[in-house]
Order: sequence, then C-alpha cells, then structure tokens
Amino acid sequence: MSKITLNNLCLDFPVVSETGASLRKHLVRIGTGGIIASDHAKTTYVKALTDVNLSLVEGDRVGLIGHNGAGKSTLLRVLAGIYHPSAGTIRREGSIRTLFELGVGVDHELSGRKNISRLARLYNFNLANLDSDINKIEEFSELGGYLDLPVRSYSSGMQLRLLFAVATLYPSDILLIDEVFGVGDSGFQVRAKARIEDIMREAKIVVMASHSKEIISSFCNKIIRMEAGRVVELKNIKGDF
Ligand SMILES: Nc1ncnc2c1ncn2[C@@H]1O[C@H](COP(=O)(O)OP(=O)(O)OP(=O)(O)O)[C@@H](O)[C@H]1O
Repeated sequence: MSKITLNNLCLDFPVVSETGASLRKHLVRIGTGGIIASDHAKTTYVKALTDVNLSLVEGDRVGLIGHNGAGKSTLLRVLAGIYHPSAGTIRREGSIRTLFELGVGVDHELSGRKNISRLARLYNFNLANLDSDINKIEEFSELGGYLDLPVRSYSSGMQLRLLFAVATLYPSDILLIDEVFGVGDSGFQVRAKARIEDIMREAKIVVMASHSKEIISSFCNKIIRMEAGRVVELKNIKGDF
C-alpha cells in the first residue's frame, strides 16, 4: 500500500544576501516565487512552501503546475525526503525513485561503470544483478567505450544518458519527476519518453512537475496548481484541462 500524506507542511529557506538588510524591514512578495519574509531574529528567508495539505494514494498521477518559483521543485524534493519541512509533517509509504536534475550521487572522477555501481547502491538495487544491470544500462545509454572513461570527460548529454539509464532501470512505488522530458538529443528523447511511460505504468503514485500542458494532460489524472508556495487548486482531469 503506497501513500503520501502532508499536514500543514511549511518549508522556509534561510537566505543571506546583500539586500537582506532592506528586505528584513518588510514582508514582501516580488512578482514571482515564494514569499520573502523575516523574523524577529532578523533572518531573511524565502517561504517556499506554506501550509501544504495533501493526501496522495495509489492510482494518483499528479501534475504539478504553477509559475516559476511557485514551489513545484521544492515540493518534489520534500516528497523525496531530500528537504525536511520547517513545520508540519509528511508521511510516506512505498519505495521512491526520483527523476530530477539527474546529478546526485555521481563522482565525476570515476568511470561511468564505477558510477553505475555507486548509484546501484544508492538506489538499493539488488547487487547480485549488478553485472546484468550494467549490461542493460550500457545498451540503453549507448555509451559504449565511454563507460570506462571518467564521467568528467562526458558531454552533458552523455552524462544525462548514463544517469537516466540508471535511474529508470527499475520501477518504484512512488515516482517523482521534475521536468526531465526534454532530455538528450532527439533519438534519445524518443527512447527516454518510452522508458518513462513504462516506469510510470508500474508506479503506484506519480508526481511530476512540468510547464507543458501537453505532457501533463497525456500523463496525469490530477493537477495541483501552486502559487507562491501554496496549493491553490487540486482537481481531477481527463485529458485537456
Ligand atoms: N536552495 C534555495 N535557497 C533559497 N531559496 C530557494 C532555494 N530553492 C528554491 N528557493 C525558493 O523557493 C521558491 C520555490 O522554488 P522552486 O524551485 O520550488 O519553484 P518551481 O515552482 O519549481 O519553479 P520553476 O518553475 O522555475 O522551476 C522560490 O521562491 C525560490 O526562490
């Protein structure tokens, strides 16, 4: 049984900036993004998430939408357990896989092959299958001999091929996706999209942030609209919304 429950969840980022002194005088909202606030201890912070209440259950395919800085990526990282709430609670049941900027856990000095072993441990893969996993990743990423070279010698698209191939090798109960649909060159994009569709089918709960209405309407059955760190709309959708 997989589920995610958030109760009155808030997340503030403390920020040190040259303009901090003047910002501290006010509670301000500047066009886009979370609210910039201050407290009596004279700390400036960005209120990235405010009083988020959510209950996600099996079958939910949620599209997170909202302007730049609305809090989509922050919410995904809270769901992933990367960020901890400043207030409120989160409860999660089920294994989690993230498709974020695809950089976490990589050592650029190590070869692609050694990085696969690192990531396999990070993602809790069954290490008894490591050799066959590496073969599958080699096949999907089409990196060939580059897998024996340090990752620092890869182009950004090649790094992405490697990381994507590892992160999507196995399905998980909960799948969190942050704007990764445009990854790689056009040939890779077609295969990446098919792979994402496969692991989405097997995941019990999917939450994805995207600015593309087309992607959200083709993959999601719910949308959550965020504004300045708050959930302002949650509704079921079928196709276009
Ligand atoms: N590491 C950080 N330190 C300070 N503030 C941050 C940090 N990360 C995000 N923020 C702030 O939190 C708010 C939410 O940012 P977030 O990245 O979650 O927005 P988003 O909806 O994903 O935006 P976009 O569509 O531009 O990717 C913004 O006001 C942003 O400035």
